[in-house]
This record gives sequence, structure tokens and C-alpha cells, in this order.
Amino acid sequence: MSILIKNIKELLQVRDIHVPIIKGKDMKILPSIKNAYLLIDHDTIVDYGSMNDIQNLDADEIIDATGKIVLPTWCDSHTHIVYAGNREQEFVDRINGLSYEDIANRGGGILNSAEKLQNTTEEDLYLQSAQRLNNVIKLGTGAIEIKSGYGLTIEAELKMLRVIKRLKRDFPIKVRATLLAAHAIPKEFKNNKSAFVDLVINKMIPEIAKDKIANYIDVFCEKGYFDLEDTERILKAGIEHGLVPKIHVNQFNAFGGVKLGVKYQALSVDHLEELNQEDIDALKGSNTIPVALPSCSYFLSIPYTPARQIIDAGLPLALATDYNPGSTPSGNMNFVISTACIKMKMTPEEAINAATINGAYAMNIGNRYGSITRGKKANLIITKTIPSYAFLPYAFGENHIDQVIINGQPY
Ligand SMILES: N=CN[C@@H](CCC(=O)O)C(=O)O
Ligand SMILES: [Zn+2]
Repeated sequence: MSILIKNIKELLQVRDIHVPIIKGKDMKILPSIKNAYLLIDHDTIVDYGSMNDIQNLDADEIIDATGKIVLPTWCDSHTHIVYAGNREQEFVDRINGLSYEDIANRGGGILNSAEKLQNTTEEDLYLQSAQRLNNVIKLGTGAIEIKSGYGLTIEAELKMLRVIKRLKRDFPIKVRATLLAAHAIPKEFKNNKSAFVDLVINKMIPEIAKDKIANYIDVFCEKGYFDLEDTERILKAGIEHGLVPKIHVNQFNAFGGVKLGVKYQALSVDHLEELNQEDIDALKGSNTIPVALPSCSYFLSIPYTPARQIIDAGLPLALATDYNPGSTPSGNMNFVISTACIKMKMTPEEAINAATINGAYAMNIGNRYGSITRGKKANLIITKTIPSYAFLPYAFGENHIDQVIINGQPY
């Protein structure tokens, strides 16, 4: 089955040679072809170019994209979409004056979601999560990372990871799985955190790694959750079991988590709402990509990750949703891109690079995802008729997507 998309107003993120990561000033460059065509064979991009150079290309199906822009689907490298129920009551509590920290201290927050998840059947958890995944694909996400972390017991963490495995099997997009056993300290371990860290290291990581059900190891490195010593112990254990670190750091406090992540060659360090010069220096010369989650800052009214400081220091930056029931009940990458431009002063080119090639890097899937390159997966967004690609972040809150193509098939 082949598809020819012709008369494309502008084809974005065209890279003849695969580019693994985009940093600093280069993030301002978004290569494109105006008045373009793109040819798909089965699930793969096989050719593209200017309509002026098109040579009798034949295809089983032709899509006329006059007035429309075509770009690679979003690569969302940080989500928690497998969760049970919602936390809108906590949202109302925050409106009425409580902080995220106050709610967590009262036994709400992550512990609230863990209780809900433990009391939800695996089938129901799958159905709730599948609905969210289906929705985000329609919003243009073509590759996604999903974390555990609302289980907090071996059984419940395994339940989450099995649901992720089933989503991977049942949906056509690329799914990567992360073990985030150290997401919060369960009530039973309130006064004995080190016993919980021991459980994570001695039982959870070996058991889960044995099933080869996760790709990454994550820790919520934050005051009141897991400190540098806990994080280091967990990362070491994860690495010993073949898991690559990808961590939550600097959401509320900066105290050396970034440097620690770099020391253990984390693929990414995520959140970074609080960031100091020492963190920036640690990232320089490393292979660790910083990941910003602007929808989380928006929802919690906390600072935005200082994108300008990061990019102007010559570093790369990826953008992701953080879709979860507590700090970001939205998986809309289009909103992330708008918010990055509006609130973090990223240019549309920087935001699109951050959400495609750099998002793919943050999941280590750049060889097949993130750009329009011959041989990469035909995962594409076809927009509605819009005046330019800057219109995508500019006209925020509206859906500009006409069609999503996943593995060469309209979704
Ligand atoms: N900060 C840690 N984890 C999630 C929020 C979890 C929750 O509140 O349920 C995050 O990335 O924002
Ligand atoms: Zn998160």
C-alpha cells in the first residue's frame, strides 16, 4: 500500500540525513520544503521533494494537501497516562488555597492516585488508559513514553507495566516504558523511607527487569520524596539491571539532582522548573537532554523551565506533556508547544524541534521517529488549511489537525 501526499503547502522538519539531537542556536532552524510531495510505502517514508520535481509518482492512494502543512508526529517523552480515576477534588482544593505540597502532606497527591490504582482492576485500568492514549494520538502524538509510579507495591507496579505492555501491543504508535517505583513514600513506610528504597532496589527492580517490561528507571528526586542518596542508590541498581536513567529533578527545589543524573548518564533530566548555573554547567558536554513540561507549570502555577537560559547556553531542550492526574491532566502536545512559545519565549522553530527530533532523542528512538527522513516511520500530522506553521502555537487552544497518519495509515 502506497500513499502520495501532494501539493503540501509546507513540509516541515525535513532532514535528508538523520540528525540525532538539536542544540543551542541550531534549534532556531527548522528545515522545510514549500509546495512539496511526500511518498509513503507501507509504514515508511520513501521519498519527498518539491512538486516541481515530481516525476509521475504512482501510488495506491493520493491525498491532496493543498493549503495544509505536513510535519512529523509529536514525540512525547514524559507521561504518566496509566492511572486510575482523577483528582479534580485536589484541583478545587488548590483553587481554594492549598498547595500541591499541602495536599501531598495530607496523604493526597500521588498516594491518592496509588490507592485508586491499587483498587482498580487491571482491565479497567487498561480501558481508562487506552482511552487517553487514543485521544492523544488524535492530537498528533506518534511516540510516547509511559511511566509506572502509581503502584508503589510490586504487584501494583507490575499491573501498571503490564497495562503499558498491552497498550504497546494494541496501539500502532511507539511506546517506551519507565519504572518509577520511587515516586512517593507509601504510608506504611512514612517513618522508614530507607526500607522502601531497599524494597525498590532489592525486590522491585530485579523482579521487573527480569520480565524485560521496562526500558528506563526513574526517581522523583525532590525534597519530601527521594534525596540524592536514595536517587543514586536506585539509579545504580537500575543500571545494573539494564535500565537507563531518566529522572524527575528540580521540580520544586534545585539541590544537585541534575549533576547526579549526568553522572549516571541519564538519557534525560525532566522538569527543571528550578535551575541554577551549576545545573547548566553539569549538562554542558553531556549526552543528557533536559526536558521541559510547560503544561505542568501552567496547571500548578509554578515557574516555567528557563528555556532561553538552557538553549542560549548551547544546550538541547525537549518538550513533553507530563500527562498525569495530579500536576498535568492533559496530554495535548499542541498546547505544550503553544505554551512553550508564549510563556517560555521559545520560537516556533525551537518548539517544533524540541517536540519532534529532541523528543525522539529523549526516548532513544530517533533512528525511526522525529523527522521527515527517507526510511523513517510514516508518522505524520496533516494540518487543516492554515496560513503558516507559526499559526500552530499562535492560535492556541484550537485543534489545527486535519489528519494523523501512523505507520502509513490514517488514524
Ligand atoms: N512530580 C512527580 N510526578 C508527577 C506528578 C504526580 C502526581 O501529582 O500525581 C509529575 O511529574 O508532575
Ligand atoms: Zn512526571
